[in-house]
Formats: sequence, structure tokens, C-alpha cells
Amino acid sequence: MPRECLAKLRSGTPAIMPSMLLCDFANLGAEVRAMEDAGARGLHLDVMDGQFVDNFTYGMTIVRAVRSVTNLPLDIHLMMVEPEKYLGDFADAGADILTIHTEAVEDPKPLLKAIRERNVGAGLALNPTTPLEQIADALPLCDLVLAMSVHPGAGGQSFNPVALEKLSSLKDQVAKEVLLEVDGGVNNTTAAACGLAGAHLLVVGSAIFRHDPSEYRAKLEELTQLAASKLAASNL
Ligand SMILES: O=C(CO)[C@H](O)[C@H](O)COP(=O)(O)O
Repeated sequence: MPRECLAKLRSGTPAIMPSMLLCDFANLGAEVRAMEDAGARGLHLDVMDGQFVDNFTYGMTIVRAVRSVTNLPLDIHLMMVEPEKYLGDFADAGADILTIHTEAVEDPKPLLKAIRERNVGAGLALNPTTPLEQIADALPLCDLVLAMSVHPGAGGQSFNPVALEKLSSLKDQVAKEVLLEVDGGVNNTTAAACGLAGAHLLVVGSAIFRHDPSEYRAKLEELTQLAASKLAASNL
């Protein structure tokens, strides 16, 4: 499944990945189904441990709960220290992609290999302040590279265009199968520039979840069209 699901996410128009961080957790199953009904091609789940980032969210229990109500690809963003302790648990809970942060580990390469060995897509994220050079030797082991466009830890922040430069450089550095993802502050103003820079996956939280579920489909379609338009934005 992961190889197939990675290829599916990469084909066609860029995919908007709703960040469930900002959903209504009192109605998690309904939110997941609403996203599926609205046409989402995958879901992004933010695991925060209160150490790598100040915020604390959830762990594998929620990933397993989401998996129990959907077959959509689950893209798990591990904002945590010592991710190696939990890779097996998250894989067993139903992850299709597990993304670790380069800043959280001494050497991401053994972890990326361990993720792939579990037949899960291996992702590597870097913060806005982390230079691309820091992950250059790990790129051949990545199925996904996530350029953060905000400092991780919270939704609703402003987009940092430094991510666009990284995506543009990554396009020339990674194999064609590798997914390029951007996360943070993606909205109607920034989505087109993300598509133009080469993002296949655009993680979106507040620009979707601040709306009523009846508007999810329209928001996803609007953002997909913008990302696919690849128009340069002059106001970022
Ligand atoms: O990883 C994240 C924060 O660390 C979130 O996925 C991201 O911030 C999404 O929210 P928004 O679209 O509102 O910025």
C-alpha cells in the first residue's frame, strides 16, 4: 500500500492535506468522514510531544482511531524527540507516511531506513531556520521531504516564504518519485506559490477548519485549483 499510495498522492494536481490538528476533536470520526466526503486525498496528523515543540497533541491512539474510520493515506508528522522509540507503534497504528524532524535526531538516516523497512513512506522535515544542506546526505533515503513554512507547534501562523526557496532547490535534488510537502500558513494567498515552487502536498489547517463542514469541499477545491495554477505570488 505505501508505494502505491505515495504514487497516487504524487500524480495529477497537488494534493491538499487537511491538518487534523485544527479539527473538532469531540467529533473526530465525523470530521474525518466529512473530509473524505469533501474529496480529501489524504490526511495530515500532527503528533507533538511537548519537548520538541511546546505544544502537546496526541499519539498513536488517535492515529489508530482515524485509521479505523478511513482508508485515506495517513501522513503522520512526528514533532517529537526520540521518534525511534515509537516508529513501530505508529506504523502498526496505520501510518502510510511517517515524517521525522532532522532537528530532533542526531542522524536521520537510520530512522528513515527503519521506517522504510516497515513498508511505510519515510519523510524528513526541516524547520524554516534549518538549511537544506543539513539533510543533503539523507535525501536518497526519503520518500517525502517536508519544508516547514512556519516554526512547528501551532496552527494559524503566517507563511514564511523561505520554504518556497527550499522546495525549488529540492525539485532539482531529489528523485522524481519523492513527494515534496509544505506545511504552515498555506491558504488562498500562498497556495499558488507553493504549487509553483514544486509542492505535491500542501498541508492546510486553519484555512479549512475555520469554516463549517458544509464548506470543506469548496475550500479543498479552491485551494487545489490555486496550487495547480502555479501562478507566482507577488505579495508574499
Ligand atoms: O504542523 C503544523 C504546525 O506545526 C500544522 O500542520 C500547521 O500549522 C497547519 O495549520 P495552519 O494551516 O493553520 O498553519
